[in-house]
Formats: sequence, structure tokens, C-alpha cells
Amino acid sequence: MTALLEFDNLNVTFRGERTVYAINDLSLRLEQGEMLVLLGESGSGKSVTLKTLLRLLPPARTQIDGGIAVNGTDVMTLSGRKLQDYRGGEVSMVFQEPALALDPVYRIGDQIAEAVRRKNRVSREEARKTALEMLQRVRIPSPERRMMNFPHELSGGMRQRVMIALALACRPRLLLADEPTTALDATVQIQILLLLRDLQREFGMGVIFVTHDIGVAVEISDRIAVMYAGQIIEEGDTHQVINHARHPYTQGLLAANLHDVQRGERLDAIPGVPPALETKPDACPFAPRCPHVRADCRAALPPVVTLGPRRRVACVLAREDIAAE
Ligand SMILES: Nc1ncnc2c1ncn2[C@@H]1O[C@H](COP(=O)(O)OP(=O)(O)OP(=O)(O)O)[C@@H](O)[C@H]1O
Repeated sequence: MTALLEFDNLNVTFRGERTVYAINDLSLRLEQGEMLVLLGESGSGKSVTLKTLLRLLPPARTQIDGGIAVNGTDVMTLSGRKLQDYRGGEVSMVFQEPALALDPVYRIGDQIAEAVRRKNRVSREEARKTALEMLQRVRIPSPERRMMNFPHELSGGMRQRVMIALALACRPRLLLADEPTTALDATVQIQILLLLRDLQREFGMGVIFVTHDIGVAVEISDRIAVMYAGQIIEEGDTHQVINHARHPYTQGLLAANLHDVQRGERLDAIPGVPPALETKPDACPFAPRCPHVRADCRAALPPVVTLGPRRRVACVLAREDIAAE
């Protein structure tokens, strides 16, 4: 069956005053209706992956190699009207900051109705009805009245709901969510996560949800892909990755998270910092921070070891574990 999304050996390099090898040989497949979390520290390439998928990166300074297909369509060759239809139609995005999506000078009902009319040939009345229905779907109380509000008249959580309504108004098959709950307080955060999860099931959408928070990943995802230095270093079902992490980086993230909970304080996740990515990695990028590092980790890129269906780890130790089994 055709995947909803397929990245095939994606490489993204920024060329400017300095060169940044932001994404390196990234391959990933998302099936229809799946909820995948991209998990990783700041700078690991999560946002760049989403922006590449939406073709939002500045073409003059960005070199993109490799394939991206959504429902079998080559995203990199889209242009003009087809690219517009793809963005906000086939694929839509919710951001951490609603101000990036919501226009402060338009009433929210008008903004959603306008988005519907841009994509579908429907009457103003039809579009308004869809906007109202979307506000109901994202469980905004008194939606008829809220249609008339401007974004600044709503709380942070309500604004986030409106942004989700806007993103879903044209029924995308793939929703991208870039840390959409990070700025909210804990109770509102959980409400929004549960809402997204419900809507994902109701609409049968695929979702890629970006976060650095393992708790959020566990709450919401079917699958997890862990990113480090622009690569996916471990991937699998959420249960497998969380309970049987095989990459030392994933293990470190999980251990640090447990510490946080036990000691009630925030610790540095793992000693050391990720590489600057000014050269293309030619060895394991985690080697300088890895507690199990060996000479061969510094000599060549790690093998990508398949541990089961859709379960893989980029680490030489995983290959040896398999050989020993
Ligand atoms: N437009 C750009 N020009 C140059 N470098 C960029 C650009 N956008 C991102 N980068 C670099 O690409 C790398 C990956 O950044 P990205 O924003 O994807 O990380 P992230 O995992 O999403 O982090 P965060 O959680 O902080 O958003 C970083 O080194 C970043 O500095």
C-alpha cells in the first residue's frame, strides 16, 4: 500500500555564512492514520524536517537532496497552484505559537471560513457553517459567539484550539504539529493533547508531532522516531522504544526523564552537547557523549540495524546484541 508519507534518504544543507548539515540521510515512512512523534533535543532537526515537508525553507540558501512523497506524489516537484493546494489542503500544520497562524485583525470565524473558501469552491454561507462546525469539533464553548472574537480575546488554550480548527478545516490527510502545547500550562497541555489524539482518530489523519518531551510522546503517539544530529537514530512502536530502548542516546533521554520525576527537578539530559553540524557526519554523531563508545564508533557511520518490522536502531552495539542472541 502507498505510504501516507515517505522520506527517502533526505539531506538538507543550509549554505550561508556558515554551512549547516541539518538533516543527514533521513528515511522514514508514515502509514495512513498513524500518529508519529519526532523526539529529540533542541537543534536535532525536528523543525527542519517539518519545514522541508511543507516546502517552507528558503530555496536560495537550502540544498535539499533525496525524495519526499505524500500519497505517492513527489513533494519536491510541486509548484504554483499544486503547491498551494498541497499546503493547507493535503498537509497542514499547527505551531507552538498561534500568532504564526492566526491573523490578529480578523475575527476567528472569518479566518476559518476564508481558509475553507480558498481550498473549496463553496458559498460564504457553507464556509461559515464549516467554520462553526470546526469550532464545535475542537470543543470551544459557545462557538457561535466565539466566531466573532479576535484571537487576542481568547486564552492561550482556546487560541491553540482555534489554530487546530483552522488546520483541520480543509480535512488534511497529514497534520504536522510543532511543539503545539509547550507554551501552555500542564492541565491545558493535557487537554489539547487528548483533543488532538481524538481528532486524529475521528478524521483518520496521519500526524507528525514534534516534541522534546518524552511524557508527551508517550501520551500521544503510536510510534516514535528519535532524532539526533539530523538523523533518526532509533525508531519503533512507542511501547518498544520506551520500554526497550536500544540506542544509548534514547536510553540516556529516558534515564534523565525518570530522574526529573523522582527528584522533582530538571537535569541536563545527557552530559555534553550535540555536534555543531558544520561538517557532514562521517562517524557516529553521538560518540563524543556516549557512555559505551568504542574506537569503531569514531571511525565510520553506525550501521542501521533492523530489529523487527519498522523497528530500527543506528548503533553498532545493536548489531552485536543481535549477533549474540
Ligand atoms: N534557516 C536556517 N539556516 C541555517 N541553519 C538553520 C536554519 N534553520 C535551522 N537551522 C539549523 O538546523 C539545525 C536543526 O534545527 P531545528 O530547528 O530543526 O532543530 P529542532 O530539533 O527543531 O530544535 P528546537 O526544538 O529548538 O526547535 C540547527 O543546527 C539549526 O541551527
